[in-house]
Amino acid sequence: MTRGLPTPGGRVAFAPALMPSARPAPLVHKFGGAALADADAVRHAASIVAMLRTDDALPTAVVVSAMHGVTDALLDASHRATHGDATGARHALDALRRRHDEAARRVAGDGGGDESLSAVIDATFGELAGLLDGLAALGDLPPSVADAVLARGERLSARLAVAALAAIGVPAQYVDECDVIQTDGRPGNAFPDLPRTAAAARRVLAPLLARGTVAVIPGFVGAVPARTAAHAAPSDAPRRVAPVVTLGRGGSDLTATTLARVLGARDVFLWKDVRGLLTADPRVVPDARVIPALHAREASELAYHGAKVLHPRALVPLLARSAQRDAHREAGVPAPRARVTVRPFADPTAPGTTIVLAEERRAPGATSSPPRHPVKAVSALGGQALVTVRGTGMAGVPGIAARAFGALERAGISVALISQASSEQSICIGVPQSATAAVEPALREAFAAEIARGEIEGIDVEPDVATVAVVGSGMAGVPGIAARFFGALADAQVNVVAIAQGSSELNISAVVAGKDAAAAQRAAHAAFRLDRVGGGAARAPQHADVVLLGFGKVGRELARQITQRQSASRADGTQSPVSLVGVVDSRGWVFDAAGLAPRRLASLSKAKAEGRALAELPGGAEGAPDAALAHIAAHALSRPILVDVTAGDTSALLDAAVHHGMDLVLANKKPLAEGRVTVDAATASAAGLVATAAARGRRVLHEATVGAGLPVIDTVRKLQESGDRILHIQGCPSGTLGFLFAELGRGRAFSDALRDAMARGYTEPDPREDLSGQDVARKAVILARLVGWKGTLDDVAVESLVPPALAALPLQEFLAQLESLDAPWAARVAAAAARGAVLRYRADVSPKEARVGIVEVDRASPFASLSGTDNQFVFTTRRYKERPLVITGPGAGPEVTAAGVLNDVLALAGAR
Ligand SMILES: NC(=O)C1=CN([C@@H]2O[C@H](COP(=O)(O)OP(=O)(O)OC[C@H]3O[C@@H](n4cnc5c(N)ncnc54)[C@H](O)[C@@H]3O)[C@@H](O)[C@H]2O)C=CC1
Ligand SMILES: N[C@@H](CC=O)C(=O)O
Repeated sequence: MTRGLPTPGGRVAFAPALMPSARPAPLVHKFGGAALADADAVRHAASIVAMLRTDDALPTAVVVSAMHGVTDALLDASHRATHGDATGARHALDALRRRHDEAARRVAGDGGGDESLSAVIDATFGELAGLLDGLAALGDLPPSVADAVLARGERLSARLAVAALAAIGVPAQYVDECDVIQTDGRPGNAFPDLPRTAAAARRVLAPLLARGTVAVIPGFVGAVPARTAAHAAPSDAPRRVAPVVTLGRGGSDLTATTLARVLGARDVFLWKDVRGLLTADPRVVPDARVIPALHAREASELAYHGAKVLHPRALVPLLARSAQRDAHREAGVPAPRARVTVRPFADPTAPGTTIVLAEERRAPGATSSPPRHPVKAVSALGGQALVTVRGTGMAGVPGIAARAFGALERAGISVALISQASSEQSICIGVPQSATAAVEPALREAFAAEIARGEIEGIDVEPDVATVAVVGSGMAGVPGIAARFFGALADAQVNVVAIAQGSSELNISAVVAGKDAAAAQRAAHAAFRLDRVGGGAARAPQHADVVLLGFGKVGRELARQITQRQSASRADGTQSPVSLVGVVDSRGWVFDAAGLAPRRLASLSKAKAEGRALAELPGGAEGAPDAALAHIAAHALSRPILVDVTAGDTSALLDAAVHHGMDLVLANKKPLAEGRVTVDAATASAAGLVATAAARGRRVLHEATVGAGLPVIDTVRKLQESGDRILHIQGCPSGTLGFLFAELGRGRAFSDALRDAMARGYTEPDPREDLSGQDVARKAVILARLVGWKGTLDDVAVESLVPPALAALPLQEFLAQLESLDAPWAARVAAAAARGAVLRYRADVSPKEARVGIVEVDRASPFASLSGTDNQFVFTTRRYKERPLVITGPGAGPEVTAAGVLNDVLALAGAR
């Protein structure tokens, strides 16, 4: 039902477009889920609509997806209900409800809550609860019911968009998608019926747009034709199943292009979390560039080949062939004339990618020079299996291929690629990896007779392959493209398992092992010089977006220093190279893609220092750090950097961050010194994380892990880059132990000195990490590996200051017993003093060894003069042999540590 829409009394003169000719042609905007991640994003979307409406006269329709993650969450809740997990389903619905309530509260802005919006949310979640109860009773999830559940996600976000537009004074009205988008009724994968949709749009949308109201329509969903509606839901399906169908995942693009077609729109803007269609997946190919313009056939090809930016069928309504065009014209569907632009939601003024709909016409016989970029993009479809039906008895037998595909169709398996040698002795078929178990029995059954007669010798399934494709309409008729592609793969040592090329010469596909897919994409991208697409200008945007994993002492100090750096830039009139967009603790996160404002950060820091969790604070979301990362990564961030200022083994999170395309900066030593040992013992753990990142074109910097803000790792690198060889590093790398021994030397009690070190933020969260020598051992491992040592943390002999009886106590109990250590340590310090020495905790590393422990050093030694948290590192190298190179300075405490981290962040922001 369209609520509050007047029914037009008569027919409006729409031909050829649906809008009266005196008015400008409409605009259609489509906002995807990632662009509607939270209330801030919805408000941003509304501001884009307002900005491009330019004046109140420009008719505008807005199509929205469900908020990010909502479709998956609804699907998950449905599966839970179906499988009898009523509690899980209810929790999932409750979480969604809270998310929508919170968004509704915030999009309404200063005007406070919107009662009608709350009522809609109430009613929707009531309907959803009813649908899930029905599913629980049914124990099955019919596609038509799944569609009815999923439709609610888009409807809710459309309501939010209407509220956000209203809040900034743009007249907007919700339009139920079923009142406009008429479909062929296929559950889960319906396609719009253009003539019927055009008629509905004339009736419902045109009057609304004509009077300057923005129509907001849920995407992805459409109405079931009346004749099928009666059969849409099984008779025993839950009551209240509305006869709706979905257009396939990502189908909101298709809703937008359909509306553009039937409204005779001038422009369709598809607002995405990427900067446009790119020459490759930037998470795999860091040099990927925005393609300024490409033809619709190329864009569709890319969509089919795994570039998930565009729905594969999104351009079909705008590419109607001439026969269809005539039929549509008769049915009152205007000829396609819209321009489709994929634009970055985060940067609405950026041009994005224009998809050209007009056919390229080459004059017959024209001998134009080959295009500059015959290949425009490289794409990869992973998670595939390659099935080969082979046999000498297949040659010349008609119908073999038809039967193979028929068998796959009956088994519901979609075919991604086909390749057959002209000898007809084998057919290779690419299918989704998930279909591997079903595909072989299906084919064996279909060819049982041929197999029995020996005409078909085998059906082989090769799992874990990927199809890597080069795409470009300029390849047609240009010799040497295939040679370049396959030459590049050979140079990159990538084996090609199968090849396919359509006669349109729009793409060449190579099937490669899944593990080789990234190398293959990078090689092809380089071979076709795709980094030059769009003029090849460096794509580096103005700044890097920083996310803090951990918001403890160092994290909060870093936030303060970043804010300070931003004010310095403002004062200079320059743009800050970094913004802090998110902070994450172990229970939740606070995120704003536009950057967390200094005031907000200050109040988050204060509350966090008082012991409150981020999830409890305004704008905070609850969830584990991996959920936080996934949420944050779904936004269009600029050169994102994840800073690990936790003190745990975060290896899995860092891996995920690298996969999300983030660079890393670490103050946390554990993932470097421990995290990878089991994964990559042969090459040593530090190499594991850095190498994983490097394989994806990402960088890892970790200066603060040794010496906090001191340039220790930087010095190692500079010495090595200039051709020097480090023979030995001897150092006191613990601020805590340096402070402790210096204070003990002055006669202070052990317990008192340690409590002071904790209060000043020198120690690890549990000071026994320092006292046990483990923290120094980690630093030794990190340093030693940089100079070529191949060992692991277990190979480092460590001397502990903690008696075994206190080592396993809970922290508070250990702290309560600190005084018991005063007398033994006073005695040990006095004994050393009697020998003219002082105690220090020292690390010795070289390419051959790493050891750490307590030493007595002569009062005259430079190590003896260290005070406070001073660290000292003495480098003996081939060049600095007689007089070693020495670095000394404070090596612990939030301020110097955060400064070391900030330097790394700035280096990444400027150097990528
Ligand atoms: N304090 C110092 O002088 C220096 C510290 N570091 C390193 O910096 C790191 C942070 O130290 P502090 O800030 O002093 O510790 P802290 O204990 O004050 O802060 C760590 C924060 O990380 C959070 N956290 C823990 N696991 C998490 C996870 N998986 N995801 C998200 N958040 C998580 C904790 O809730 C806590 O808020 C440590 O790894 C430490 O070794 C390095 C050099 C010097
Ligand atoms: N706890 C550490 C902090 C720096 O890594 C130290 O005391 O050195």
